[in-house]
Amino acid sequence: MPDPNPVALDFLLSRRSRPAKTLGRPVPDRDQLEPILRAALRTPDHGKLEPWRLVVLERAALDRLAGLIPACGERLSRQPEDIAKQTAQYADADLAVAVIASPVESPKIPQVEQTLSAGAVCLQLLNAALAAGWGANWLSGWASHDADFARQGLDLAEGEWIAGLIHIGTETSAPPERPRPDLAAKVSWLGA
Ligand SMILES: Cc1cc2nc3c(=O)[nH]c(=O)nc-3n(C[C@H](O)[C@H](O)[C@H](O)COP(=O)(O)O)c2cc1C
Repeated sequence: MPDPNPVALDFLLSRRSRPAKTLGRPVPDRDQLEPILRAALRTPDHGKLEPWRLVVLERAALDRLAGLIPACGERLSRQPEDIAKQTAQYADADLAVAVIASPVESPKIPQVEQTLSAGAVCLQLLNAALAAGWGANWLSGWASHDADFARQGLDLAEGEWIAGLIHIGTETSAPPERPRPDLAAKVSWLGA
């Protein structure tokens, strides 16, 4: 017999992100963040390789990263308004957790499965933060995909990359719900 958890199911059926630019203070302190981080790491991981890790970005670190964006943007020939927008993602944030994909050499587990597991950590972290009552948003941005920015800013090792930045804080205004996928259009049933 199934053993339902209607509260958890209802959460999953109604969960939604809160745009990072609407998040403010307070942000979770270390004690409040710990169960959220613990939940994030409790993620499916084929082969128990743990091909990911988390870096908590506090205010001063976010400022330091914001300071790296202009040079990164110029190197990548980004437009000034694009650079300003990307800088603000870091400069205006109070707390974000970087999910770092740390691929492991494995004869058995393909890299794509390790990548999927890193994405699962991002969603688990996002959902845990939302379930704990915080506003949260999964962001990337062009800087996060730049290997030099990631190495310089977060001291990533060779082969590591930023899978996502989960911004966490207090919701200051409720965003409108966005349209959700049509079940009938997205699901097919194979009976045989
Ligand atoms: C891998 C990934 C990267 C994303 N990066 C950005 C981003 O850089 N900027 C942005 O506005 N939204 C970005 N989004 C979308 C936001 O997370 C968006 O708020 C989210 O899709 C809303 O979904 P939800 O309400 O179901 O949580 C990204 C989503 C994913 C999955």
